[in-house]
Amino acid sequence: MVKKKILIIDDDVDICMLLKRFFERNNYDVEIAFKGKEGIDLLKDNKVDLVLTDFRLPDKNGFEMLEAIKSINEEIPVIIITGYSEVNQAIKAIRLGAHEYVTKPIYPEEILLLIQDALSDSTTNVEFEKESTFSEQKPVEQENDKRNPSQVSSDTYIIPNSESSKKIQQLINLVAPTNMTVVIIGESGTGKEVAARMIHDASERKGQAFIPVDCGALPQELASSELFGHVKGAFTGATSDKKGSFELAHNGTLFLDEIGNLSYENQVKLLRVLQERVIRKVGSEKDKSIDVRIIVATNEDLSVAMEKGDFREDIYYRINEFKIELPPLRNNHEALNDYIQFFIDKASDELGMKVSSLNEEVLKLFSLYDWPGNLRELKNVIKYAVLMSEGSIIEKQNLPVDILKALKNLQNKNSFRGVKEGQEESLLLKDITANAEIKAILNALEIANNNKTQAAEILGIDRKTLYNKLNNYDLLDT
Ligand SMILES: Nc1ncnc2c1ncn2[C@@H]1O[C@H](COP(=O)(O)OP(=O)(O)OP(=O)(O)O)[C@@H](O)[C@H]1O
Repeated sequence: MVKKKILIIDDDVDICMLLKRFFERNNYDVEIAFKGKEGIDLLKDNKVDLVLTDFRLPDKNGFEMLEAIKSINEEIPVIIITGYSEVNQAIKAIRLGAHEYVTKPIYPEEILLLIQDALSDSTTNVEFEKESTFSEQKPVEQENDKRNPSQVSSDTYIIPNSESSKKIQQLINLVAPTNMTVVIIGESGTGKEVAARMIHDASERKGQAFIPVDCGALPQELASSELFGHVKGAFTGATSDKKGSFELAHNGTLFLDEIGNLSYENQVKLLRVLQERVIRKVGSEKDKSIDVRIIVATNEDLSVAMEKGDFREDIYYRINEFKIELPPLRNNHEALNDYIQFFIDKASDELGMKVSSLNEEVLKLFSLYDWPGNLRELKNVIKYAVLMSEGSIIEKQNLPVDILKALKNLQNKNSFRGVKEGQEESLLLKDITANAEIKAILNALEIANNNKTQAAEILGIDRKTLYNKLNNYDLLDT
């Protein structure tokens, strides 16, 4: 199959090389140019399928580039890379025909998704999950994609060799053969959906449909139809009968994620399914019997939602048949190594690389970090690091910048704590001296209410020296 060709135009050599390597690993051919004119010349002489250009080039700006590119080939999709301060101009560029824009710092996977979208290309095999903090609500079409009866093989998850993981597995095995409704509680990314699939796979319903529904992403006006289906003519646009998620899950398992987001109206309908095991499609007069195992997930305390009146009491008690609580990764350190190894092997396999482990330094950083995005974050960070690694071992410089930043802040905090609590471990004179200095600086800053001039006075040094020391000890952010 002929590979699609991407032309990258950016005067930043690192960005060009990083993206080139990344796109080539994802089955694209790549040309690079460091100047606008060079890019235009390449475009004239080569068949290019997509242009990725920096907005601010040494010799041309984004508008001039767009005009020149479009005059050579009107159809070619152009993605603009821009800094935050230039977003307004990037939006204007879209009005002038650019396909999309991305803001720096760049995330290769984000650009890859845009490129795939622009080229409607499904040949690439790298799929990064977006962190929930960045993800937008999924449109219904995507939900529909998920509604295929799905199976997961055991190579998509592991059961780590930790006490809490083993306990959870016991609960899963215990409840799986029953028809009980299960409530899975855990922060985002802790593996609630995976746990629900494990229950399904260990039940007699294995082989039947497993239908996940993200209640938080269901648009209010379409939620009933998505969940319960509709009959032709039920509302404008209902041109044919449609099965809802409950019906699709018949004989199988329905996984209602973020159930706390279900509207009051749909909570009432859900109650009917739970009590009578029947559904009624939107616009229909008839009930239909349904046999589904329901598993729900939430990352909020439903009893609080119930007390506030946001969640119906009768449903709360009805679904609260069996509860499984998944710990956040930061509280499940015992399992960290197993997850790390699993994700490295998986990413290495998917990306066709030979990365086998990470070095001691990275392992230590990983155990310090608190993983707010839990397993999803760990998986994505490892996938990124595997992709960026040069050899078989992941090193610190292979980690995403934002993680390194967060780790740096964390280390600073820890080093304060260590110093404050007098836990200097090193016996090296230079470390002891440095710690003493840090301690004195921190004390002075505390007394001076973080006023640097006053702190410098207390310490008997000038302000510039204080700044130098803060900089040397990575304390400037604090
Ligand atoms: N036991 C496991 N082994 C391997 N990977 C796992 C495991 N559990 C979860 N994961 C991975 O972690 C990521 C998050 O899992 P999942 O979607 O199940 O979390 P969630 O709690 O349902 O997330 P959200 O709250 O955002 O819906 C997924 O990529 C999943 O494949």
